Amino acid sequence: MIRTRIKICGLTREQDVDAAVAAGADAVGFVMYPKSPRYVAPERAAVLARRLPPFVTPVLLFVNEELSKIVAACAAVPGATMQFHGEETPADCIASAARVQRPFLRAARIPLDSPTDFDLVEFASSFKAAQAILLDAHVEGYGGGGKTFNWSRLPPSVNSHLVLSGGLTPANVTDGILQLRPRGLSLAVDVSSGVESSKGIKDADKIHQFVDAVRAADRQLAENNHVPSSSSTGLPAT
Ligand SMILES: O=C(O)c1ccccc1NCC(=O)[C@H](O)[C@H](O)COP(=O)(O)O
Repeated sequence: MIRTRIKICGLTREQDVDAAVAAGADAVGFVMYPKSPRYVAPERAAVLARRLPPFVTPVLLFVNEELSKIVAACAAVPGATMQFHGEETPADCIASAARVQRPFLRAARIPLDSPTDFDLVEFASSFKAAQAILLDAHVEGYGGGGKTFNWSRLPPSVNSHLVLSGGLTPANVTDGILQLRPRGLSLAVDVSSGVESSKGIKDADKIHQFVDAVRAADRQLAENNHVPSSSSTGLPAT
């Protein structure tokens, strides 16, 4: 059965890192953007990341950050994946990835009211070097807005691994996976507001409910005999 990967983002406390790991998260995000209420300094992210067991990935999230600070943050958190969430160009992302030798995710900030005005196919094509395109709603403050974009308005297929993000909750994530799974080479999900009691403060019960809802989608896809495309598994399609 395909297992949708899960990132819990915007963690600031030890107990929330522990809750995300206990619930089965595959990655946890630390916001390096100082204007965010979920901001943690690199040395704080390093302390939190040291709680992670093997095979749970720390993700460092940047917004238009200068290279020297990206380098310093990645040095503080070994093995972290980068996530670029501002106006970073393909060249900016590639230069950072080459300098720190880490993979990166690139956020596509999808307009809430007119998602078809956003050329996701072109965007994904220009960020081919990204490990995945993170589909987020275009909100004030760059991200973490708790708003969903219109999933049905996305193109039928995108030649990238995708991460669905933006306003996900335990109540809507199952539907989001079922709607978007066929569009990309693979699909993961990312959540921040939907598992919080307040910005930067996660709710362990909501995290567990969110993971349960993702697993419900995986079971439904398996029951529907959803066969992943060969490119998503690297194996010949059966
Ligand atoms: O989370 C933030 O505060 C944030 C601030 C600035 C840029 C990006 C930010 N978060 C990026 C993420 O990956 C969030 O998980 C994503 O935007 C979804 O957030 P939410 O809609 O609250 O689930």
